[in-house]
Amino acid sequence: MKVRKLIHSFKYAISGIIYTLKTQRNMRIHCIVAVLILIISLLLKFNRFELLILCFSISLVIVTEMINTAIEKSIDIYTKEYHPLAETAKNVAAGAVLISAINAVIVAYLLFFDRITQYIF
Ligand SMILES: Nc1ncnc2c1ncn2[C@@H]1O[C@H](COP(=O)(O)OP(=O)(O)OP(=O)(O)O)[C@@H](O)[C@H]1O
Repeated sequence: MKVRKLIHSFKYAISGIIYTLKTQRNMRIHCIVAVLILIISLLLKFNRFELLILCFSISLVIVTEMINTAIEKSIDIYTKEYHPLAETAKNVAAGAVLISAINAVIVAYLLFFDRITQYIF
């Protein structure tokens, strides 16, 4: 019985991921970029620590995007009309995605810049 409940929870979680992928263009962009970055990092033979930081940064972007989507949907249930608190909540959630994306760009710069310049020059 507990196993069945666990499987159901897992199914709901997967359907949340699929929903976000289907409906959110930014989520698709994050995932495509994440896959490309991971392939490149494997080709460049990143060490475990570098891969760890990369995985964490990628997860942070995807997780904040999903929480942003959940917040947007929750607010949309409550009101489709303009409401200053709805605006604030959505803007704050979008701000969280922006911060995680800036973090990912900084991490990518720090991890890739030296290696890429080594290959070019
Ligand atoms: N009910 C509302 N009241 C006030 N401002 C809102 C409301 N809904 C959205 N906004 C404003 O519009 C911005 C975009 O909201 P929206 O829900 O369209 O997000 P989105 O990121 O464009 O959505 P999606 O990712 O689904 O395309 C919000 O950040 C907020 O500033």
